[in-house]
Amino acid sequence: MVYKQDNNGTLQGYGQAFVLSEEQKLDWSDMFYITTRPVALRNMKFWPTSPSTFRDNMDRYSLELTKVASCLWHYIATNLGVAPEVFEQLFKDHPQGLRFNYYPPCPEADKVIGISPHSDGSGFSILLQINDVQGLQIRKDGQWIAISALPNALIVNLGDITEVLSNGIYKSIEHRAMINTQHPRISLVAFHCPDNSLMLRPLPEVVGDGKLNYGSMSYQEFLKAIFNKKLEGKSVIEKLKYCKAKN
Ligand SMILES: O=C(O)CCC(=O)C(=O)O
Ligand SMILES: [Fe+2]
Repeated sequence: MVYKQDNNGTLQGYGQAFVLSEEQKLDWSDMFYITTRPVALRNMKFWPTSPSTFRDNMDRYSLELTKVASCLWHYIATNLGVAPEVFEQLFKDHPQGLRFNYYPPCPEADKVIGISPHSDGSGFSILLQINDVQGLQIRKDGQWIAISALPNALIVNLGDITEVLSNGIYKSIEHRAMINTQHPRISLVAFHCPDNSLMLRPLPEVVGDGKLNYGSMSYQEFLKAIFNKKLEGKSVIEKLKYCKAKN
């Protein structure tokens, strides 16, 4: 297949992520992932030329999302009592990846899962449910709650990076996707990520004289920890929680 993933660790192209063994039960979904920003990091080899509108539309969608992201960072910073420039610097150039999820129907939908429970390793993710088929669930107080997407509305899932930077004031949301017995479902998720050089730790401006709730880890190490294991709830960020962290 022309656009299939290379085994070069970038996850771009068609395929499955988080597959670590032959025995592993796979999620009931296909994914297609491209890095969209910074523009210099795009690998056009993975950008389909058919339909002919694809590249242009994704370029425009990606740009519009950065405007939404800027507003959201501004509100989050203000809420945390941090100067917006701090977040602008951490998320400069708006690193962004787009993942298209395709969930085929399954007659035995209760025996499979579309995406295993996880939290996103992003600052936040902006999700568009493309067709009108419900599937996303979030975990709140230990219960799974189905999220119904409003027509044409974007859903924002807070990611692990924001949880750590905010010292736990914001919590990343654990979520999963379920399968429909008859209808396929398609979602498009934009991961808004920090600059690659980030040292992930609670912002001093947020912690002040208070208690530090998370240890520190380079963002690169954090990504390795995520991609070197199966999706499993919030297990990666749990290890960073200060009471369990080694540093
Ligand atoms: O399809 C969905 O609703 C969820 C997708 C998701 O969680 C992801 O791509 O990280
Ligand atoms: Fe997700």
